[in-house]
Formats: sequence, structure tokens, C-alpha cells
Amino acid sequence: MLNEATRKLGNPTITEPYLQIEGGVPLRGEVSLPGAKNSALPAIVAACLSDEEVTLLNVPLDLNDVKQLIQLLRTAGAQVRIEGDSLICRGDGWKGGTLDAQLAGKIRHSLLLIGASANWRAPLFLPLPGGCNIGNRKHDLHLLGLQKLGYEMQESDLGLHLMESGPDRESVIEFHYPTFGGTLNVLFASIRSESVVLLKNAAKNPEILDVIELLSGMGADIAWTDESTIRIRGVSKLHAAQHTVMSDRIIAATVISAVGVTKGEVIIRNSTTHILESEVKVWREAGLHIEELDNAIAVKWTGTLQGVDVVTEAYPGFHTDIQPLHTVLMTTAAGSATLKETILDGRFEYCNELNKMGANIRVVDGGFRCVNGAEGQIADIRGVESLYGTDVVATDIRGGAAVAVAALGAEGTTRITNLYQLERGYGNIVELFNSLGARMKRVEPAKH
Ligand SMILES: CC(=O)N[C@H]1[C@@H](OP(=O)(O)OP(=O)(O)OC[C@H]2O[C@@H](n3ccc(=O)[nH]c3=O)[C@H](O)[C@@H]2O)O[C@H](CO)[C@@H](O)[C@@H]1O
Ligand SMILES: C=C(OP(=O)(O)O)C(=O)O
Repeated sequence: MLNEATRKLGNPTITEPYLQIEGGVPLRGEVSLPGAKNSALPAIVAACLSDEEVTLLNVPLDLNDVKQLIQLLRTAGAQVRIEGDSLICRGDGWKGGTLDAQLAGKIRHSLLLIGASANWRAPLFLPLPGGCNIGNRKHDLHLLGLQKLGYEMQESDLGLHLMESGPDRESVIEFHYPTFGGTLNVLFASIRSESVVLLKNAAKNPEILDVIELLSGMGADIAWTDESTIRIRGVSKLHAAQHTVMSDRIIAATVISAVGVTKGEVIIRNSTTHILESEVKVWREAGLHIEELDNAIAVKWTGTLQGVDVVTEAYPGFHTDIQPLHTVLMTTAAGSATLKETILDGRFEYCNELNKMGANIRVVDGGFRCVNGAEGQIADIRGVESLYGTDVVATDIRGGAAVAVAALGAEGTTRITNLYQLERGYGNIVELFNSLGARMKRVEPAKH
């Protein structure tokens, strides 16, 4: 076996921080979830739409993406400060301008500063946004939305330019796909307009509903007129509010996957299966016992898991961010499973890393188009007896989580590098899993 050979030679030296995981311990106990990254990031921008103080609780302040976003908002003129566990934001002083390319280029949700700047009627140049490198992450629907609202926008190879705002328009905007970030940008840009905006085929992820709850608490007039249409009636002012960010359902899914892989039994507090319905359905079919408790999920491994095929879709379908965590579960399931990724065309990089650990995954062109128009891929996973530890890379946030989960169930020691990516979305992964009995540590090699 490959890791046998490595063992004989001794481990190569790693010069950057890495996670070291000794696998094979069934996870047991209870955990509480932190605030959700993908709700907190837009909530922080939303909180900067008012000139009064908006207090956010349960923000995962330890995440790299949260730290980057706070810095970026400050450069745009917003006032954001941390007081104990709270994040206090106010947007007066917003000046827009040209944003720092390094900061904007590290996170995907720098894109939301366009909607925020439109709210403040301040021109903005946003250098190209970053985020996970998981395919062609387009902006055309953001531009379409803003242009329909009357804003002049230009796109170049360097970034996106929000020019002077045009007249407020009564608008009907329809997305061909319910883009998460695009929905938020339209909300932010239209909340203080002087007219009524209808957004059809809007994203309705729980994280979007959480941000709408915050905005409504700030005085915005937002309503769903049917299952997928949002009506925004402009208001003249947004006011002070306090909001608790929802807990992270993707971390809940990460723990569920880890319980399956390690053959454990865990209760996940502050969580519910109601916002993970597609995923829980699949995992029950695979053989995991998952039960809804009072504001908690109980998950238990009860025997060999079966292969179950998955197709990712917009919410309430199976979440693309959770697909790597399903792949890991399937690596040691009985039989085989396919995973068809329809949202992002480059989201299987992490499969190479799982294969280094002994998984048998083949990624093939799927003969279909993803929602962004690019050729889509399918992962064909053949279950193997067990995985083994070796040196792997966190390719992106969820790819990093996938190899960490795989390592928890693997024989031997895994070392994961490129931690910056993982820590964009998981601030406390060591504490989280060690509280359930895992043997994980973050190693900072000494600098010479
Ligand atoms: C910080 C955050 O919350 N990020 C999430 C958000 O990203 P993000 O907001 O980038 O996701 P979108 O829903 O906008 O994008 C999904 C797909 O739509 C395409 N598209 C998007 C906008 C556009 O104008 N044109 C277009 O074609 C993208 O290229 C991609 O293929 O939702 C993704 C899909 O659930 C998740 O993976 C990310 O974790
Ligand atoms: C893809 C993700 O994040 P981002 O959009 O910030 O890159 C994610 O959270 O899995």
C-alpha cells in the first residue's frame, strides 16, 4: 500500500501549518453548531445598509472569510466593530470607491458590496471577487439585476464597475437560475428604492431567509408573493436592529458525514433536519439513522452504508456545498454511487485527494451543461473496504472538509495542508471534532 511505503521512508517535512488527524475513532457525544458562514457574510453586508447600529450575534468571527469581509467593508467606509461576541455595524460613512484587489479577490461575497454601494448611491469599482475555485462563477445575473433596477454597470477583465445610479425603476427581474449572491444583490440594491421591485425565481435557501429576517427587522418591506418571487417595496430608511445569525447547516452535514464514516453516534444541537431535507433523505436511504429532536439532530451509524446516487440542485434540492461530504460517505459504502454536480463545473478537485487516501473515484464529463453553461461532471464512486491516512491538500472549503472527514475514518495518520481554504469556512474544526473524541491537531511548523 502507498502509505506503507511512505511510512518506511518517514514523513516528508511540511513547512506550512497543517492538520494532523489520527483516524479510526468512532465519534460520540454532543456538539453545538456555530453561526453559518453563508448567512453571516451577507448578514454583515446587510447590517451596513443602515446609518443606525445593527448588532449581529452568533457571527463566526474566527472564520478567515468573516475577517476579510470586515476589512473590506471598512475600506468602503462602513463602521464595523467587534464587542465581545457581537459584531456591530453601521453604514453611514459609506463612500464606495475602488476596493482593494487582494481583499476583494479572496472572498466570493465581496460581490455583495455592489448591492450595498447601490443602496448608498455610491459608485464602486470591485476588483474581481474570489472564493472557492470550483468552476466558472459568473456575475451576469448580478449585472442584469442591477441594470434592470436602473444602475449603470460595466464589467471588465479587472472587475465590476457600479457607476452613477440611474432613476429608480419599477422593475420586474427574472433570473434563469436562482442565484444566491444575485438574489442578495438585488435585495440590497432595491430596499431603499422609491418603487416596487419583483424578483422572480429568487434563491430561497435558509440563509437567504435568515438575511431577509434581519432586513425586515431593520424596517425593509420584503414579502414572498409566491414560492419563488420576492416583492420589495422601497422604504426611505433602515433602522437599528439586533439579529442572531442562524447556525451552520453545512457544518451539521459535515458532522453527520463524519459520524457515518467513523461509525459513531452524535447529537448535533442548534440544528434541524428541516433545512437539510434532501440530504437527510439520501443519508437515511444510505442507512444512517437520523432523528429530529427538539432543536437538535441525532445521528447514528447502524451498519454498512449503501451507495445512493445524488444530483445537486438549487435549494431545496441536494446542496452543492454538501456534495463533497456525501462523496466521502460513499467511498466506503457497499456498491457504487454517482454524484452529478449540476451547479458548478469544477467541484471535484478534492476527489484526487480522496483517491490518494485509497478511494476509488473516477470523475468524468457528464454530457450535460451546468447552470453556468459549462460542461458538467459526474463522480463515479466505487466503495472500498477502508481509506488510509496520507498527505493531502484542502482544495477548497468543502473539499478540505471532505478530506478531514475521510481522515477521521481512515487507518493511520493524515496531514492536510492549504489550511487557509478550510479555515475560510471552519474556524473551530479541531475543537469541534475533538470534543467528540477525534484525535486532531493543528500543527504550526517552527519557522527557521
Ligand atoms: C458565500 C456563499 O454563500 N456562497 C455560496 C453561494 O455562492 P454564489 O452566490 O456564488 O452562488 P450562485 O448561486 O450565485 O451561483 C451558482 C451557479 O450559478 C451561476 N451563476 C451565478 C450568478 C450569475 O450571475 N450567473 C451565473 O451563471 C454560477 O456560475 C454557478 O454556476 O451559493 C453557492 C451555490 O449554492 C454555494 O456553493 C456557495 O457556498
Ligand atoms: C463555495 C463556498 O463558499 P464561497 O462561495 O465563499 O467560495 C462554500 O461555502 O462552500
